[in-house]
Amino acid sequence: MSFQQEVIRPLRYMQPSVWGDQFLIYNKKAQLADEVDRLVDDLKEEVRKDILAALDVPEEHTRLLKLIDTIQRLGISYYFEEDIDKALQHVYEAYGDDWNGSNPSLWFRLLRQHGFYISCDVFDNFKDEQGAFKESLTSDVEELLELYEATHMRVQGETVLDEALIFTRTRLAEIAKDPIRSNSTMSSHIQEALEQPLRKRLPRLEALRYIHFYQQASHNESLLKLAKLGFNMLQSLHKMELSQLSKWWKGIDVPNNLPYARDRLVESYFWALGVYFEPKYSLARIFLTKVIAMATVIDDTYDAYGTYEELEIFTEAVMRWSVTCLDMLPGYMKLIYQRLLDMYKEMEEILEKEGKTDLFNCAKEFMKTFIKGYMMEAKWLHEGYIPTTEEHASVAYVTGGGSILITSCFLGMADIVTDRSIKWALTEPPLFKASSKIGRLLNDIAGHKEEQERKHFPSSVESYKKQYDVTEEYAYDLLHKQIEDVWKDVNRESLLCKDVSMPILMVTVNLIRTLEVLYKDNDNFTHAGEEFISHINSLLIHAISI
Ligand SMILES: CC(C)=CCC/C(C)=C/CC/C(C)=C/COP(=O)(O)OP(=O)(O)O
Repeated sequence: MSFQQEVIRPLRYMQPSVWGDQFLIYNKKAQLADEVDRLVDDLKEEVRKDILAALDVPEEHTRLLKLIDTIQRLGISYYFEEDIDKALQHVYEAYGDDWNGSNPSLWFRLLRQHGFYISCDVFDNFKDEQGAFKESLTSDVEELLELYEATHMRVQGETVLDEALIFTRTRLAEIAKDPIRSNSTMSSHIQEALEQPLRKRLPRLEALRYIHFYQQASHNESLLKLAKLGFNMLQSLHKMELSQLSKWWKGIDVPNNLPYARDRLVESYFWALGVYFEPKYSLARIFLTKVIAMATVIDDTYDAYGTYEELEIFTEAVMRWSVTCLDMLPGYMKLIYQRLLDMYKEMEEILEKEGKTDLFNCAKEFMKTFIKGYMMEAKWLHEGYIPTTEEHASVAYVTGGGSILITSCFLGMADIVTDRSIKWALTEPPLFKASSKIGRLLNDIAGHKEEQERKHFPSSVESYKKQYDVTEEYAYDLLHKQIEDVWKDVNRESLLCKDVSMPILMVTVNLIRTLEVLYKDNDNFTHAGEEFISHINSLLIHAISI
């Protein structure tokens, strides 16, 4: 008598994509394109002349820094990369640590953002004889805000900046509530800064926000026009990429073929767009989106559908990475495995032509390690084993995804990724670990409640609560404090690491910023919240009115 045992799966209801098929078709509007290109070129020239003219006049250097900051915040620094590099190099060489212009907080932030490890001693001048921050600093709200933003470039041990953060945060919160000291535009500007400092904001979202703010303040008309035109031109490119990706994704048809899994292509594209939005990274965005969308399906296979035995087989097949393994897999896994192999094959062919097989192999190996991490989580869950916080971290920081994500970011970046950068990536440097840790902690804090409702590998919150016998609230505070500390390490690494260029370091910083946005208040990747939906609407649906 044949007897078939019923398979029990850890099923969960998965919300469908909130975006439907709306990004599938995109028809670029061809009219007026040449005229706009010409206008943009003229405006660029005008701004470039302004940067270069200010360079040779020391009295103009504070204004030059303000101009560079405005260009960056308006999201158009990619038009002036060389000019900005040249200008900041010039400022660094001319002043070293001894800036004598006004607005030292802006000078400090801009130079550190660009990798110049200047001293924070300048902020000692902000204190009185008793060692407290001078109350007179609060009389200029913009300078106080600048000081607040500067503190987020601090590294471990810079106590003056830790103190400055506490001081500015308190005083700014008071000012934002006081209608005599800040009008409604300034008040919301302050509140937004307090919610998310510039260091943690995504450049493309900051551009949208700042264009609006800048328009209401005294502004340079050419710069504003360039920012708006530039934003819309790039948005068309992004829509085209998302349309191409939607066609690829439709071929997998997650809702019908893998209904247990998250159908999150648009969210995955947002993730890639957060890492790099510039035109030259089009291919990189496409590769990265595919890796994230597929990794999500795989995550759900391990967390929410596969039986332990099936997962063992899938893990074995991934380690062997060969189409011959298809036969050993159950039906639904065949689709995932085949698509995973196809996707990597396609990337491999492109990278082979670029002479970057080492980079491809490195990214593939990190994908294998990532999946091995999922299997380890499944094993401990299956065996009912409760890992210590150290054991937990050893696996959870692998599935936190820093290494797989950062190396996947590099895949489509062509010559920006040099042989030296590949060697650097192979060492799994501190920045990889930092982003894994932030990813894991933010994800666990955001998803803790939901994951507790089903059988799931314990979150970092759970692990801390058990090991140290602390309340949930205490564990949250502790983990947030750890995230702040990792940010300091990220700042330090981006200043000290000279093995790779600034664009490569910025990939990591932007990746962590994206995590800060995706997991702000909630798991927006899985359940898009109101604010997140509005980000997608303004980044990928509505153009800015000129
Ligand atoms: C955790 C993290 C930021 C991962 C980075 C690596 C990466 C891009 C994975 C893609 C899939 C994804 C969003 C997993 C998080 O799932 P989940 O929210 O169910 O978390 P889990 O890892 O606890 O299952």
